Amino acid sequence: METPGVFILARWIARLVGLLVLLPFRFPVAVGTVAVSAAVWHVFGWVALAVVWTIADIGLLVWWRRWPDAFRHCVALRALAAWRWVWVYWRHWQPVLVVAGLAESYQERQYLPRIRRVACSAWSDRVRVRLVAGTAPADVEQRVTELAHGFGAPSCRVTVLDARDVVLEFPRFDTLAKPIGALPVPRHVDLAALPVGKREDGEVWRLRLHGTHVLIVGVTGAGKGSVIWSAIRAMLPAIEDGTAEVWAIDPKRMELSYGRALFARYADTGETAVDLLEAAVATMQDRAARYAGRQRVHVPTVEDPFVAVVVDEVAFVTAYHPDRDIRRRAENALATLTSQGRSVGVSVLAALQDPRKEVLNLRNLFPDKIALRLDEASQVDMVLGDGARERGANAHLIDPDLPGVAFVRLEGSPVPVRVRAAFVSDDDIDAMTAEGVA
Ligand SMILES: Nc1ncnc2c1ncn2[C@@H]1O[C@H](COP(=O)(O)OP(=O)(O)OP(=O)(O)O)[C@@H](O)[C@H]1O
Repeated sequence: METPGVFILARWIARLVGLLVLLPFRFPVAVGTVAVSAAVWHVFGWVALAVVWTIADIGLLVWWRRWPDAFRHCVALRALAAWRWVWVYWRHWQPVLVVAGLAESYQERQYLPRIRRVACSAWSDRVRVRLVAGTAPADVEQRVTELAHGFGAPSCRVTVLDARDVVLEFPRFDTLAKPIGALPVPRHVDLAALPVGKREDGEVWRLRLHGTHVLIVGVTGAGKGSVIWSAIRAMLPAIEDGTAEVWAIDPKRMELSYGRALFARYADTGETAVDLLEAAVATMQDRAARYAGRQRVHVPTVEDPFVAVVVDEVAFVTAYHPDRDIRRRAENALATLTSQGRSVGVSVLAALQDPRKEVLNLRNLFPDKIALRLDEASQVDMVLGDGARERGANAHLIDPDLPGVAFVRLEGSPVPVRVRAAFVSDDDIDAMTAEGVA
């Protein structure tokens, strides 16, 4: 049965009235400005309106020059948000969501998630969305690539606020497109928050090393070396004063040999690597025996320094080495270190190219993982845990021209964050070695 035209017309009129009633609540400043301008023009004429606008513009100009941050926060970003709400999201909402498969139908009516708010930060748009009853946030998480393409953004990330409210975050441009030079060496070393790069939101990316173990995964050329070197650089003052030590395993003899003078121990063959790992286990067990019943947390001192066991290409000793005995001993030592070393100040920072289980059985013993550029989509969840790719951690799509870009999970949040490691050049390492040795 066809719906009579009069009902369709009535529905459109009702929607228009609803929109007009809601408009002042959604865009109070814009509606207020138009209303006041219309009132001034109506009562005093256009000359008065021009004077009011000129005064307002001068006021805004002074505000912008005098308090640029406040102006940006209160005026510029809000105006941008209103513009993008209407021009980007509201205009394309229906076609993009229908094509992405997020529109639901019931009794021949189409139901779409509703935009509740759009807010802009300096680098991204945050679109708060109310989902259609009966759908789940996971449905949106599975369509992040389509949504990003649909709204012309480089990526899309989903934050779930509650069962029916989600925030879609669309970056407007890539804040990590330019390489980041080596960060300044911190004066006071916080081993639980070493500055190693930049986050997509402009904040410093800090890496916890004390009290955890970190696995860096990425294809060759993805920039694993820059994460390792940035972490070592951030520890430099502690290495100098003897409260931290780096024990390095460098099977490729390329990455770490350059800064050899900074390391308390160094190994570059299968045999010496296993000796080093077993020595770390012995240190760990000695501390555990001494601390038993007396102290539960390790505090780095010159007597008991924090030991960072840095392994470049850990699969060399656990999977690729031709000697079975070396592989077995290395795996045992790594398993012991990663399962017991945290509380006694022995941490492992390991790099790995291939995250498949057969290559490294110990993957899950590393509480913190960093996903640089990966080969396959299926590897993302292997590294960052289930659901990471659905939440937008497309590490397999990282541009090969952006080495050092990675996805990580920060403490206390399941949402993966895009980061870029600072690049520590050979000259920087030379300077560090000179300082460290001095
Ligand atoms: N954070 C970074 N920022 C900018 N450029 C970088 C960064 N990291 C690495 N690069 C560039 O990419 C190149 C390859 O990086 P690197 O050797 O660290 O990769 P890798 O993942 O360690 O590779 P492999 O597994 O082959 O050792 C470097 O020579 C450097 O030019």
